[in-house]
Amino acid sequence: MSTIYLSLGSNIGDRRQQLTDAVRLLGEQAQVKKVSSVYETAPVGGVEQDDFYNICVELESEQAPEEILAMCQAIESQLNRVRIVHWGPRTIDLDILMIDDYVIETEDLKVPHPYMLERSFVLIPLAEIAPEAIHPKAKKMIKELVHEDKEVRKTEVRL
Ligand SMILES: Nc1ncnc2c1ncn2[C@@H]1O[C@H](COP(=O)(O)OP(=O)(O)OP(=O)(O)O)[C@@H](O)[C@H]1O
Ligand SMILES: Nc1nc2c(c(=O)[nH]1)N=C(CO)CN2
Repeated sequence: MSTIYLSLGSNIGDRRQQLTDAVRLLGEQAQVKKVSSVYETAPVGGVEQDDFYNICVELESEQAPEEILAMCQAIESQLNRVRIVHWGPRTIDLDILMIDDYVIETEDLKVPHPYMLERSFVLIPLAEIAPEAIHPKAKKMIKELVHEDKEVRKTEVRL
């Protein structure tokens, strides 16, 4: 059984409903152990687009890493994600942040997620649900990065 951390984001359509649907679909294939608060976040990556809703989720699953990726991509397809431009707007995005303390570097899958330590829209929700889960090497970096960030605003939205 592995412990998996995901970052989910949505900035097209009914952002709350799409995150709700994604968490429900995850629960049909894995054990959803924790879900962070919903954060409204300014887009990063240089593409002009609407603010996101972001959450982080903790799962437990027997699935292999490749199967977890396939599960995430299937949920994106089910929720009608279309890729128009890299780092552009999306109905839903599921990124794998960590799977236990695995380090995976393949064409299709990089874990820990290569940008997770640069993204406060990831770190702040992740620190909410799993401060102790941060990869040992990153713990010090997290302390420096996780700060009150006006670009990441906690909401009262309930999924
Ligand atoms: N940890 C990971 N989680 C999800 N996808 C990954 C991961 N590592 C590599 N990938 C690959 O990234 C490809 C592109 O994913 P996607 O278009 O969702 O990127 P993005 O989420 O928009 O950008 P970013 O990966 O920078 O967050 C996927 O087809 C997948 O094979
Ligand atoms: N605020 C925010 N910005 C982003 C996000 C995201 O989820 N939230 N996802 C991206 C590509 O994965 C690029 N930029």
